[in-house]
Amino acid sequence: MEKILDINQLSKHYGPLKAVDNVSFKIEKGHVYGILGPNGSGKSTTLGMVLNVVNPTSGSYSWFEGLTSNHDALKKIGAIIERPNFYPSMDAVQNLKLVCKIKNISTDKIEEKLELVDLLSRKHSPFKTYSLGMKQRLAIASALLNDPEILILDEPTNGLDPQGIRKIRDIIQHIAAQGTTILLASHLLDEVEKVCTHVIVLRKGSMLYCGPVEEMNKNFGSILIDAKDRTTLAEFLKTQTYAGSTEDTMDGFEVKLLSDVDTTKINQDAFNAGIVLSRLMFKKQSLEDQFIELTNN
Ligand SMILES: Nc1ncnc2c1ncn2[C@@H]1O[C@H](COP(=O)(O)OP(=O)(O)OP(=O)(O)O)[C@@H](O)[C@H]1O
Repeated sequence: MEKILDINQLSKHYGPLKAVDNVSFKIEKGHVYGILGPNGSGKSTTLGMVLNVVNPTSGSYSWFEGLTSNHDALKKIGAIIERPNFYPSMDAVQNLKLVCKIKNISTDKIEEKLELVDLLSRKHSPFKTYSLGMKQRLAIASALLNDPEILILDEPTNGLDPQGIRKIRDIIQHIAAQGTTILLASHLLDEVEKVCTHVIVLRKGSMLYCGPVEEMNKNFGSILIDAKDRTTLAEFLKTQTYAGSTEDTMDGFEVKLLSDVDTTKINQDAFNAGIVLSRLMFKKQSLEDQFIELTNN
């Protein structure tokens, strides 16, 4: 698989504050990556470093398997890391023409990109008349003008209403479906879950998880199990290979599962061991629970 970005033990420290600490991950072509973390976890700083606007304290990164210098690589990247900023009295086409001039690229793709972000019908309206969502969509069109290999977005739906959020998400998915690799930073689990194929979870600058979104969700869940005689039940659970860490709660033992289980079989096995269960409930841990668990521990 073609590598787009390789980040190796990258750190950014501001005095004693470790904004990003020893983060390593790879971005491969054709996937949608989310850097997920609460506010202040180091998402923007990570993007800033790979976009050459923040100097790393240590570590390294290389774009496109090191075949191009980091400076030249920037020409193959489309990035939106600030609030969209265009000339207020100029319309979309005029603004994008100016972007093409500054970047020294052809104006051929302006109409196509405006259509992609659903702004064709408003292409002659001045930028100052645009809603926040339209401004963000124009920024996406602008970042795509040179057909970049990768599109980088920092909190793309921040401040938008639900409709605006939906529209941006649809556009991101559409761009990804056309083969463009995407890296987005977000503090919204729901956004990453809906849009991304891979996720990098950051907390206080450290990386907690990196891998496919569905594997983050790969968790066998837990069971809540109870019986009148809790001592015998505890002994029974110790002999069961599916039983992981066990928490003694008011409602019974909450047992993390280490493998898939069949609750009917648990009930039968407990009965055979002389235990009559008063409660047996299977609980699947949601991605949200796992994210909170990951970022809280
Ligand atoms: N120039 C700076 N000087 C000092 N500290 C900084 C600087 N830039 C960022 N930080 C700190 O580094 C940490 C990480 O910030 P960063 O903006 O990367 O987080 P983030 O995950 O993008 O959060 P948010 O979503 O709130 O922007 C924060 O504690 C922030 O205050």
